[in-house]
Amino acid sequence: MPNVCKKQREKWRHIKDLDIPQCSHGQVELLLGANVSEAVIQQEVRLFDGDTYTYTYLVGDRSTGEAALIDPVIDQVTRDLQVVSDLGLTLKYAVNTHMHADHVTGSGLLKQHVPSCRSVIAAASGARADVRLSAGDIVTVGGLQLETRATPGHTNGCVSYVLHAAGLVFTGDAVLIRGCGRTDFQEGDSGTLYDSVHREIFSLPDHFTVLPAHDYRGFTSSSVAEEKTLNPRLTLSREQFIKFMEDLKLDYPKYIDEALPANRACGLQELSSNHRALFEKLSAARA
Ligand SMILES: N[C@@H](CCC(=O)N[C@@H](CSS)C(=O)NCC(=O)O)C(=O)O
Repeated sequence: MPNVCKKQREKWRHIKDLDIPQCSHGQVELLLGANVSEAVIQQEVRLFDGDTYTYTYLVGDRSTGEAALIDPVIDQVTRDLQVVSDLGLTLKYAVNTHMHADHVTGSGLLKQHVPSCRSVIAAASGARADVRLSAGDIVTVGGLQLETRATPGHTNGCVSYVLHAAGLVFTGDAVLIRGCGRTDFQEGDSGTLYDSVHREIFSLPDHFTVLPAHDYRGFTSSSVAEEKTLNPRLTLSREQFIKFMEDLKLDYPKYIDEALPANRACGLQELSSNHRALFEKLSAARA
């Protein structure tokens, strides 16, 4: 059963009659639909990988028990599976917003543990996966529907997933809170990023919550209205934005050499010896 703090309960009229215990802070951003649009519970605790500053989101439909993890990280699979199991959910999809360069997707290890789980990524990423999406495709998780929107620019194959029923958009690395994904490798293109974000994300209703794949400064969530008006990069003119991104000069991600080859086979790759050992350990603990 998810926990929701008192302050949240007071804000969310749609959950006022549900019997949900009090919580403190934790590590899971939990999005649970009681049944489709009528009650989606968003909890202000979330899955976070402190090594790569990655947010992973669990989206589940309590009525059917189906769940998806968005942008799972391989080193956090033990934790993620525990949360899924604690909540009585079954993992249907390991969904990726793009071919990450900074960490290995958890899709492969999740599939080892849950053979029916399918890895998902955009076809435009060029990666192999069980499901390769195009813009407009819907990922169905029980009664919940994630609309795929193409938001290229950080990479060619970046997509955002919109959960209209809950007013949520999972932006991957396209929009970060008060920031955006870098555009200096993996087919990055600043003009493309600027255009796709303005077209596909900033056209969403202002109140939609923006849920990015990373945060490096301690931010937890934002809204379309906030990012449209306060994002210091994306509120620049297109020309200023391109110049700003050119001048960023960030270090390369530390795991890029391992991450890119593994993520090119999104969930279908051979596990590295480290991750194979992790699988054996987890399997033994679960036996
Ligand atoms: N230091 C980190 C990598 C940080 C980084 O480059 N993050 C990317 C997203 S992961 S490819 C990014 O787009 N950052 C934008 C920004 O403005 O920071 C590591 O070594 O992994």
